[in-house]
Amino acid sequence: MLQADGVTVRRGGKVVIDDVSLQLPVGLTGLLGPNGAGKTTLMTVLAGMRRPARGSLTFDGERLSDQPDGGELAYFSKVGYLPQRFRLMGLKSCDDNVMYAAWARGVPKNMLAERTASVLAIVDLADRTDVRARALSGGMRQRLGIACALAHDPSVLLLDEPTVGLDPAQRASLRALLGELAETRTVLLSTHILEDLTPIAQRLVVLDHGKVRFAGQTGELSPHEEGTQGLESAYLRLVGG
Ligand SMILES: Nc1ncnc2c1ncn2[C@@H]1O[C@H](COP(=O)(O)OP(=O)(O)OP(=O)(O)O)[C@@H](O)[C@H]1O
Repeated sequence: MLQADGVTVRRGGKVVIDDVSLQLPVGLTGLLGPNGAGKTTLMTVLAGMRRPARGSLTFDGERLSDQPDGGELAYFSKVGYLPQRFRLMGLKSCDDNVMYAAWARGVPKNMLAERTASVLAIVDLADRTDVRARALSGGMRQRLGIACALAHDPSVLLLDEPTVGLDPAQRASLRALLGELAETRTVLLSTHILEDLTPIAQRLVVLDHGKVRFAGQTGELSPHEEGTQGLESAYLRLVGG
């Protein structure tokens, strides 16, 4: 379980995350909010990459800020983060990209090859190990990005708009993969595409102007209307759309 308590972040002199408290248990949570709501900023805090001005993160009962070094280094071995715009080593193979990501997150040398093979199998790229990253299609590139974020077998996986630019079949296959990954992990998926969430997200967080407007079970947001349309009207009512 990942927990944020009273997290506040300022950017450019402005409060962009305002006293956010959240609990993210194992399972898939969707993160929704209008442009500029603070989703990416919140993700970078949850990824241990940005220290909040106020508030704290607690992972499995341990508060990061209680650790002498701020706790981020130990936490990096538990969290995987795929930013909205991520860079791969285009001239390197899929294998090399994942192996490097695993090494950077502390996987021991003698386990790198095994871990890389198993992660490429999870994202269905086992037959592309020697292909250069720049030769992949958009959907495969997203899957390789997820493989890199998963390389060290993290308990928390944070994905910032991973379905942007994918065709419907690729989005469906990515949804299925994320649903499976969330069976044993905390997965937080930021998206503007509600239909990416309705089939797989057990929980939703709606952020607006840096504040949490809703956090709870998906069905609680639109108890009287089912499916993506019900969710969309409930979401728009909440954020004033
Ligand atoms: N480098 C920066 N300096 C100052 N303010 C910034 C910076 N980057 C983002 N912001 C501001 O922080 C707020 C939150 O931005 P953030 O990118 O986290 O929102 P978001 O919900 O991820 O948006 P989107 O859906 O458009 O990706 C916005 O008001 C934005 O203008």
